[in-house]
Amino acid sequence: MKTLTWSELDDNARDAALARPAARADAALREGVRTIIEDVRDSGWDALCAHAERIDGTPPKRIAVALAAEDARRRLTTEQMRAMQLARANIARFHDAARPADLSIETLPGLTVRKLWRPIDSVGIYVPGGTAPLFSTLMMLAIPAKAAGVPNIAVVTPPRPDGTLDPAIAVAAELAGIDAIWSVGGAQAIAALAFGAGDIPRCAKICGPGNAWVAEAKTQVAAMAGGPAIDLPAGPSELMVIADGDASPEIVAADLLGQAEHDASAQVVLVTTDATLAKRVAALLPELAASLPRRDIALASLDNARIIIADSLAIAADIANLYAPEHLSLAISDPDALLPAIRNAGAVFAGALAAETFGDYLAGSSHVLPTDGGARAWGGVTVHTFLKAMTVQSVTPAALRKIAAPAATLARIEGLEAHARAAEARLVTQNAGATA
Ligand SMILES: NC(=O)c1ccc[n+]([C@@H]2O[C@H](COP(=O)([O-])OP(=O)(O)OC[C@H]3O[C@@H](n4cnc5c(N)ncnc54)[C@H](O)[C@@H]3O)[C@@H](O)[C@H]2O)c1
Ligand SMILES: N[C@H](CO)Cc1c[nH]c[nH+]1
Ligand SMILES: [Zn+2]
Repeated sequence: MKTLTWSELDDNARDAALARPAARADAALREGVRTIIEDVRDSGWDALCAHAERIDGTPPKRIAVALAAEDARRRLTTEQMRAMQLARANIARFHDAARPADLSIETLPGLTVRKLWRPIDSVGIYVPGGTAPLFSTLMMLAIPAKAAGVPNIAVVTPPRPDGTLDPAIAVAAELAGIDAIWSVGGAQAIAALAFGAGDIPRCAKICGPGNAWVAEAKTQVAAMAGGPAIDLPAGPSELMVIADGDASPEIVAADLLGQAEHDASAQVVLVTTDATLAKRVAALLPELAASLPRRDIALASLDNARIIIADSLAIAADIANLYAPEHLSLAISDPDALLPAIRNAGAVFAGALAAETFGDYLAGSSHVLPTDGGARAWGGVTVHTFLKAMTVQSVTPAALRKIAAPAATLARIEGLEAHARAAEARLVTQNAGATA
């Protein structure tokens, strides 16, 4: 793990300090994903089964949630069930409240423009499950999709070796109102949702995070002719912590390891104004990682980690805006004072008590967030992700008399005579009606 002093770095060294792990954009991975997608697009179910068996050892299967959840509920403890219900309630509360209202205004008397929100007809949801069954991600996507009123939701997740559904995923699906789940993962699952394969329906939009294979597949299908929309670039997890001298090194290290344990390609970065804290966290990270069940993943991810010493919190905020992390923790004594300077981050955790883990599971906002610098232009998943705005105009005769001539003038400036005549034709009809 590198410790760097920001003021000593030139521009190239700063770019290198904030670079994402190279493995995420590997050329062989891109080519492998392209082959899978083209095969599934061109040959459908047979190609899907071939790739699923080659990569994950089993063909896709449709699993009915009601049946799986009945058995799964018996496998979960009361405490586990209660925690999942609390998460469901908080996520639903946040997304129900975030549903946007329709808008109707008169831009001129009698010229009414409305903005009406409509759910997307069909959405594919990817639930990661390669190294851990992320039932929480199912909740973070299906609950806002339901809040938006999406009528057709297809859920995919990687298969388990025995062909059953992970109990927590089954219960999360039931709590979120999902009927069925396809056990298929990786780029092949994204291709199936993008173009349809067998009974897996083609979806207008694909949402959800995943490893580099999944993230790359979403980018590729979205760029293809006839391909779906996607939510956002949501690849391997990232956390930047900005810490001052008051921060607890143990808590900072714990938060960093929380994201490092997701994936060898995950990236965690500490930016601190305190060189002593930097040293302490650098020593703690490998020490605390050693006792984790997923230590191999966490230690591999720590190879991508950085500790950056900044001269001030204002400079730390500039570094965060340059990096645009998926998650940004403000482990500082006055987080609200720094918040106005933060422009680029998927989700911010303000103050020592606001654990990133709370956001992952039960604070209420979705944990599906932009990675790889996507936070410069994207926010995380919200109810808006599953809605689109449709505008409607209506015009009274009085408004028509005010706008037809200027509209025709504007059309003629662009040399579009047919547009001009379409505006004026209404005046003629209206005048004829008035004199008849
Ligand atoms: N950004 C976010 O909002 C967010 C949220 C949750 C999780 N995540 C990330 O999701 C990821 C989950 O990763 P995961 O691996 O556990 O599950 P995953 O479901 O994303 O990926 C597993 C699938 O990848 C495919 N795959 C793996 N290696 C392959 C290879 N060599 N060739 C072809 N296909 C291959 C397989 O089909 C496998 O089923 C992590 O990186 C985690 O950090 C991100
Ligand atoms: N931190 C992940 C997003 O990067 C989400 C997650 C799911 N489970 C635990 N964490
Ligand atoms: Zn997490």
